This record gives sequence, C-alpha cells and structure tokens, in this order.
Amino acid sequence: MQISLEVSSERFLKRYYAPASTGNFSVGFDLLGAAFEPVDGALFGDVLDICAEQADMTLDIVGRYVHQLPADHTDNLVLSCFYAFEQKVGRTLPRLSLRLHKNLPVGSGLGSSACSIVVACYAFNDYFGNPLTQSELLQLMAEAEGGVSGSIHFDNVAPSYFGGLQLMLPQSAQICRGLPWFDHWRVVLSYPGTVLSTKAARAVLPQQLALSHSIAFAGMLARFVSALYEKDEADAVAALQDLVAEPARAPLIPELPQLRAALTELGILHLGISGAGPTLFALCRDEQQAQLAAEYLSRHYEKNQDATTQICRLSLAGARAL
Ligand SMILES: Nc1ncnc2c1ncn2[C@@H]1O[C@H](COP(=O)(O)OP(=O)(O)O)[C@@H](O)[C@H]1O
Ligand SMILES: N[C@@H](CCOP(=O)(O)O)C(=O)O
Repeated sequence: MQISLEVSSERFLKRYYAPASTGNFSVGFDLLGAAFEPVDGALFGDVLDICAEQADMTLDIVGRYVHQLPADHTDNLVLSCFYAFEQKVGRTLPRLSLRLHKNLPVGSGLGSSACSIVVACYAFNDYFGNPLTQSELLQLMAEAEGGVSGSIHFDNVAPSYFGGLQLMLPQSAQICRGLPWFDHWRVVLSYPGTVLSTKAARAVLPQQLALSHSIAFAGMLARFVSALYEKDEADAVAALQDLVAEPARAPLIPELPQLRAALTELGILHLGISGAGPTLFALCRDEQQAQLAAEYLSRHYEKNQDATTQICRLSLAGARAL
C-alpha cells in the first residue's frame, strides 16, 4: 500500500518533514544509521504543520499510523520536544497549534519516534529563527530519543536530521559524519505490521561482549567503512554482518532465516534487521532487484493491514521545510 501525504484543506503557516531511518545498518550497532525515502516520491516519514500561534499548545494527529499512538495527544513526543526545546533556548516561546501526520508505524524499527522528534525539533528551531546550533539541536534530539528507548543513541536521529548514511563519532565534537554510498543501491524496507518496542528489543541485548567479540565487531565495522571509501562494493556487502544485536534479537524475528534464504536465492545483496526490528531491510543492486525483493516481502506480509513495503533510495536531504 502506498503512503501518501493527504492534501489537507486546513491551513498551516509552515510544514516540515523528516525521513524514516534504519539504525545499525546491520554492521554498526548504535553507530551507523541511514535515512531513506521511497523512489516513487511518497513521504515515508512524519510531517508536522505549524498551524497558528495561540494561547495554549495543541496537537492534532492524523495519518495512517495515528491508531498506534497513545490516544491522549498530550502524551506525544512532539509536545515533550516543544517544552524541552523551550527549556534549552531559555525563554518562554509563543504557544502553537500543531498537526502531526503520523506516516511511520510506531515500534517498527524505522526510527518512528526519532522521526517525530527530529521533525518537531527541526520545525521549532526553524520557526523561531534557529536559536540552537546544529549540534545543540542534535543533542536535544538524542536526549529525547534516549527518554523513549532507555539509552541515548544517535543512529536514528542523526540520519533523519542530516540525511545520508551517518557514522557516529564517539567523543568527537562533530558527533557524526556522512559516509560514501553506492548510488545504484536500493533498499527495500518491509514492515510486517506488528509492533516491537525498542526498549524491549534493547532489554535482550548482552550487557558485555568478550574481547574477541569486541574486536570482531570493531573490525567488521572498520572493514565496511573502508570498503565504502575504497568503492569496493563486494567487500562492503561482505562486511554487512551484525555480530551484536541480531544474535540476541533473532528469537524476536523468527522468520528472518527463512526470508534471508529466499531473498539470497533471488540474488539480493543482504537482508538485515532495520533498527530494533521488526522491519527488515533488503539491500539491492538496482531497482529491478528491489522490485523482486519488494514483491516477495509484501506478499509475505500481505495479511496484516498495517504492513507496508517501500522501495527506497538514500534520503540525502534529511529533515526539511516542505
Ligand atoms: N510522535 C510519536 N511517534 C512515535 N512514538 C511516539 C510518539 N509519541 C509518543 N510515542 C511513544 O514512544 C514510543 C516509541 O516506541 P519505540 O519502540 O521507540 O518506536 P520506534 O522504534 O518506532 O522509534 C511508543 O511508546 C509511543 O507510544
Ligand atoms: N541502535 C538502536 C536502533 C533502534 O532503532 P528503532 O528504529 O527500532 O528505534 C537499536 O538497535 O536498539
């Protein structure tokens, strides 16, 4: 099913968008993430309208996945981001009438909470004349994401904000850096329609890794990054191995081995868990291969009304005003 932005007859002052993201990208647990957008131009990410300035904050929510959010709209990340933003800016801001188009499924592995956080923080900063720097804003986004998932990780908020494939840079003032990418690559994002909370999926992770395991993880991520810079596609694909999260999370996604075997037979380059799952991402050589993967995965999940499969390219723009 296509996700499209409904053309609202209601008025708004400004409209903002942030794209879906795939945390980890298999090989970089908590350290690597990519923003994606459908090749057909659909807006597969959250949209926020600033409708008016008024006496109190209000939030109206529309969109395909509104039913997956708390019924009480005051319990929404968009509002908590407004107050956190106001506190960081250090002065009382005008109250706003807001409308969120919840286009991403919640608890999906598509960076849904990060997407709402990014679109909200980006919108407030732009609307109020950019009082926060990019790194202050990114830090605010990561803190909000940490409040939801239980620990701070940047691998959804950074790509959704800046676009592209982003590598986190621990202890660097820069926080993250965009990596090279193969332009012909397409990624099929396939959400089965079931909810898996990131907090729950983080609770099954090992608390410690053995030294040999840590070296293997660091080595594989380094191999992937260096293969991208060297434009060595075969080596980059060979390095897409999740040595940290997938072994622990595999029982939460029992169909993964069977789907991976089927897609490997179709020649697909790689099938991995998007973020904490249950969405899977299929890395494909080109659009033709992506069509094959998308047909297979959407047929597999077609019984679930909430399921969706999108053929995507890397979103280079990230968050923006529309
Ligand atoms: N605007 C929002 N978008 C997504 N989740 C939200 C939003 N507002 C509140 N939430 C809550 O935040 C949590 C997000 O769960 P999480 O598993 O982190 O989702 P995801 O993996 O899709 O980012 C849920 O409990 C959800 O109800
Ligand atoms: N690195 C995080 C990514 C979580 O992504 P989400 O889209 O599931 O919120 C993790 O693997 O826990």
